[in-house]
Amino acid sequence: MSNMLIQLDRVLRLRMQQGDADSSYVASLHHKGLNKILEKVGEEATELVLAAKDAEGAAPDSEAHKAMISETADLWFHSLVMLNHLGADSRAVLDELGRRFGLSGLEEKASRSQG
Ligand SMILES: N=c1c2ncn([C@@H]3O[C@H](COP(=O)(O)OP(=O)(O)OP(=O)(O)O)[C@@H](O)[C@H]3O)c2ncn1[C@@H]1O[C@H](COP(=O)(O)O)[C@@H](O)[C@H]1O
Repeated sequence: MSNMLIQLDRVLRLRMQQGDADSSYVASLHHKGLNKILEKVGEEATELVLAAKDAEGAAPDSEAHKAMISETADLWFHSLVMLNHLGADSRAVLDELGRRFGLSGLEEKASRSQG
């Protein structure tokens, strides 16, 4: 999975640096600026919450599950665009998840409040 995210992130950074806002959706978001990008992140997060609620109790191969997966992809994608726009290295998110891997969520939370 992370390989796909890394490949996608490479394309997204290229679009940010060299993309044409008339032919690239990613370049058009950067061109419109941070507020537009944050609006999309917020919109996609809300759409995901609604889709997840609809998917409650539905079968894994149901339309409701497909919609939830699609909304999750939209949110991940727009989050990567946001990180790029702010000059953050998206791969650091994978590193951060790697750092947490194997730690219980409660231990991880305790390590944050100590650090
Ligand atoms: N993964 C994605 C991806 N996921 C979603 N989207 C776009 O995100 C938008 C989602 O917004 P909405 O569903 O809200 O649709 P909308 O109402 O048209 O959006 P707005 O008018 O509100 O902006 C749609 O235009 C989708 O096509 C994506 N656009 C691009 N990518 C990837 O980014 C790469 C570069 O894309 P371009 O910059 O367009 O070349 C592509 O090759 C893909 O790999």
